[in-house]
Amino acid sequence: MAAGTGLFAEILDGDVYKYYADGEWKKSASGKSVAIINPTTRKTQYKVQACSQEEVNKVMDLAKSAQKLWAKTPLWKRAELLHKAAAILKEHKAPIAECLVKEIAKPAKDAVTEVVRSGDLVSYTAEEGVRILGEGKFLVSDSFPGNERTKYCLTSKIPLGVILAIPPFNYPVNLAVSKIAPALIAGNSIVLKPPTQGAVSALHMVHCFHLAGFPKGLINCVTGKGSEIGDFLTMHPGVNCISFTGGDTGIAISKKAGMIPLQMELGGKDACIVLEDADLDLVAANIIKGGFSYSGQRCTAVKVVLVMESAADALVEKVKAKVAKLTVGPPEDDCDITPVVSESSANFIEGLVLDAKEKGATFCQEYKREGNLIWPLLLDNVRPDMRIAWEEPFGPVLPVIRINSVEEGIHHCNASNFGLQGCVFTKDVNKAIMISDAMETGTVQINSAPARGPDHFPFQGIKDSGIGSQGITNSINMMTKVKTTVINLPSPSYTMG
Ligand SMILES: NC(=O)C1=CN([C@@H]2O[C@H](COP(=O)(O)OP(=O)(O)OC[C@H]3O[C@@H](n4cnc5c(N)ncnc54)[C@H](OP(=O)(O)O)[C@@H]3O)[C@@H](O)[C@H]2O)C=CC1
Ligand SMILES: O=C(O)[C@H](O)COP(=O)(O)O
Repeated sequence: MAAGTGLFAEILDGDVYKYYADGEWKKSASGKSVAIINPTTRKTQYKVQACSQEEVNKVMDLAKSAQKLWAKTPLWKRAELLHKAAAILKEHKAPIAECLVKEIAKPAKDAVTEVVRSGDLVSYTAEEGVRILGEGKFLVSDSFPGNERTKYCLTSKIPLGVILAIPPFNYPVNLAVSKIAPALIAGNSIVLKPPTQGAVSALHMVHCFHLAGFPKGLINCVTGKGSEIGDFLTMHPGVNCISFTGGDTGIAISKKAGMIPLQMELGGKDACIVLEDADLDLVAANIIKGGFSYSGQRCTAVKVVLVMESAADALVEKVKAKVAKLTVGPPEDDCDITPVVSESSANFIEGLVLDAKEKGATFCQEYKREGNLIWPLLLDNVRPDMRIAWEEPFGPVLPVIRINSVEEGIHHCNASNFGLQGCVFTKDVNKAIMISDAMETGTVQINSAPARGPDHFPFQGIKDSGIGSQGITNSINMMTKVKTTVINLPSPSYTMG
């Protein structure tokens, strides 16, 4: 079954995909649509509705009333529907993966993996939610000095209300369900604003939730350019929480949003610190996986290598040899390196490369670009005065900085405005733990490349990399607030007294 056909035919109207509200697929009254450019062909691949502000207002009202009913739905029923959606998602992985290939040039194999991983995330969330939301806390007053046991305190986790979920282009399905599933199991409703490039993948995913039979109005998906409809959404009074993943757009949103909980997973400049005793074959393999998977378009990609001078020549040679074996071409052929998501992204990456060239970096390969396709490039002898030492290319270009001490590596890592993940390679685990303690990042991987997965691990950025902690359990908890009920007794009650 291809995208927009069979079960998915109802989400398409002519050549424009509909938006989803009140349990139905709708055409926007705006009469406008947004073109989605295929990064490989650089031609329009799909079109989605440009929803109007009136339609957003309507969706917010629908989401609010649906949430009130959903909060009264037993946990086991919420979980049952999530398991159904997960199964449908995995059953239809092929058409959804096809959209990922066409919209964001994700290699075909990785596209299928993203959909299956998303189904697994939804199911795991259902199970985890039933457990952690099925228990609260019971406190007694006499544990605090001066009190008798005359007060029983019952605390529980209750939903926030309407969650506005805004995922980025690079995981438009996985980073959407990583917000949707925790929100739903916790009793919230969802308004999803998918990335423009990735929107059709997201709409197909939403249809799987629709087919699972969730109540009308509980899940809604409005499409349109973030630059046009984004502010109206994030500042909407009907929103009770924003869960955002993306670039520094998130910082701007955090300045505009009202008094509501924010979950922000933003950019990263994940540093890879390599000590002289590291297993260089292991390091080289992880630099390739970490630095060049999905053409470096991952927030957790290795974005700067900080290698001890004594090991640098040998490491660079090993990485060069592996770069030479990377396949470059269209996502349909499962190439390792595929076109980056847009011309503007490719131009940004090129700007960093030219800056590095002008300032004297060593080019381990010739710089080569054809349209949005940029060949993998390792830059050696990068110095801190070069932009690429600090900025996030979000592309297949990786800088190597040679260091003469561990402290120098840690300093560079901590001098970044980002603080998402980092990694350190050494055989000395005690030293690795000390370095991890010193690195100002949300996560440090020891002897492996940075990664968000597996999806139940806590995942958080600090500084300009984000607010709050995600990963299934933490995401569920972040989508709740505490409710306390205190029972006041006429006289102290010491059971078993
Ligand atoms: N920390 C993490 O887990 C991740 C971080 N990232 C970071 O995101 C960047 C690349 O992803 P990208 O999608 O381009 O990031 P963007 O920040 O450009 O977009 C992220 C989302 O925000 C939407 N958006 C854009 N403008 C607004 C606005 N004013 N109000 C509300 N929403 C808006 C976008 O919609 P539209 O597409 O219509 O513009 C998209 O859905 C990189 O910096 C990368 O590091 C990416 C993935 C994960
Ligand atoms: O934001 C991203 O790019 C993803 O969170 C990366 O996820 P991964 O490390 O599991 O690929």
